[in-house]
Amino acid sequence: MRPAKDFFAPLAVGAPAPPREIPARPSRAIHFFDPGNEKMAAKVPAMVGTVDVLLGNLEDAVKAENKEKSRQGLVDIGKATDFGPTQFWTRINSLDSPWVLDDLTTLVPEIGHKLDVIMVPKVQGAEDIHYVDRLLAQLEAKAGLDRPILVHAILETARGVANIEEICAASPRMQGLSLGPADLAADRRMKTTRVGGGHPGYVVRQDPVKDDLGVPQYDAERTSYQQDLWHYTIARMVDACAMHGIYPYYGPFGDIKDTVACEDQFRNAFLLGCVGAWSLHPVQITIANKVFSPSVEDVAHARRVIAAMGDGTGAVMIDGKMEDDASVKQCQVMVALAEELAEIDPELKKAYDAIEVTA
Ligand SMILES: CCC(=O)SCCNC(=O)CCNC(=O)[C@H](O)C(C)(C)COP(=O)(O)OP(=O)(O)OC[C@H]1O[C@@H](n2cnc3c(N)ncnc32)[C@H](O)[C@@H]1OP(=O)(O)O
Ligand SMILES: O=CC(=O)O
Ligand SMILES: [Mg+2]
Repeated sequence: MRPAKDFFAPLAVGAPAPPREIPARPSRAIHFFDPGNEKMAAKVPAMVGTVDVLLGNLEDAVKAENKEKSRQGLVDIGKATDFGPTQFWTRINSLDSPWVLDDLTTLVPEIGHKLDVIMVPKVQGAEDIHYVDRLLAQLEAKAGLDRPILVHAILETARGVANIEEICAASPRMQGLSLGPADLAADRRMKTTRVGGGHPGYVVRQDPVKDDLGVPQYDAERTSYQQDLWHYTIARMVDACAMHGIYPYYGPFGDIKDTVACEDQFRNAFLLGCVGAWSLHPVQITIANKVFSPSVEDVAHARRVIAAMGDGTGAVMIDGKMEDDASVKQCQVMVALAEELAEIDPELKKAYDAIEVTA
């Protein structure tokens, strides 16, 4: 563990200073594309400005024989594209793979000045982040970069979940964490074969009704409620990220056609504190942009509470509900997010600006 006095020191002579704070940049959808897939790659320039993050994926979902093609495709896209307001990320191959060293030693000199964040899969503990941190510093120094590339870890092993705190605290470059439900399910030996989302077998069931004599009727109709398999991990991730001033994300939702359940999963993550989710197909960008933007009703209510609370202390009644110092802070979170998003999304700005704050 580095002592506090060295924590923000560059890890290589000539490397840019690591950030003291991770800026809250909108990242409702992290849109995955395979830079080696011509059809997908061709769509990327037109997606700039329509999605908060474009991520060139080099890891899982890219065939082993295409790894080099995808890496080169990413370099070409990085060089040719003006990303404007859209962030440009990549997911490198896992640290135990034969490809990751070439990923890093190619991408940083070639397009390091364009890359905002490098997503590292299958992170097990602080040692993985320390390795990437030092190597990035050396490569940034060699390439003469003046801005540090941030690091995002995917939480997709049982060990990674157990070490979540030390992963978040491992480097000032840490930007955030994503839940990787597919690899995590495999690593934990969970018995779901789905990529994220719920499972019809994971339910709680209403107690049996009793007859007039108080005997439970086990065979009578009962309601059951499907539960969220990912609640525990997302909640852990949200707490760890909030504690360390970095950002939590829900990961992939593999049932592309089930846009309704995808919206539900994303909304659960939003309500619990996540700032975004992955999009695997263009249709999921629309869902994430909608879900991870506060609704006009929520923003209107939040502004009303803030206005009524004056200096933010004390208690007031609004529509029969008590509001006080704590609930005004919840409202400030909502309004701050709305303001960030309004800066990059003209439609949202129009909708939020049209809100009239009533007493
Ligand atoms: C599970 C753990 C993980 O690691 S998840 C992250 C790794 N997986 C990924 O990155 C998957 C990314 N997505 C994909 O590969 C494709 O979207 C999959 C799911 C295979 C579906 O592709 P496909 O059958 O072509 O869909 P489609 O016919 O509906 O496509 C219509 C047009 O849109 C394109 N498209 C598709 N996906 C993307 C994308 N992610 N980004 C940009 N464009 C995309 C397709 O190429 C197709 O284009 P066209 O209309 O034929 O020109
Ligand atoms: O990489 C993502 C996952 O779910 O695995
Ligand atoms: Mg994975």
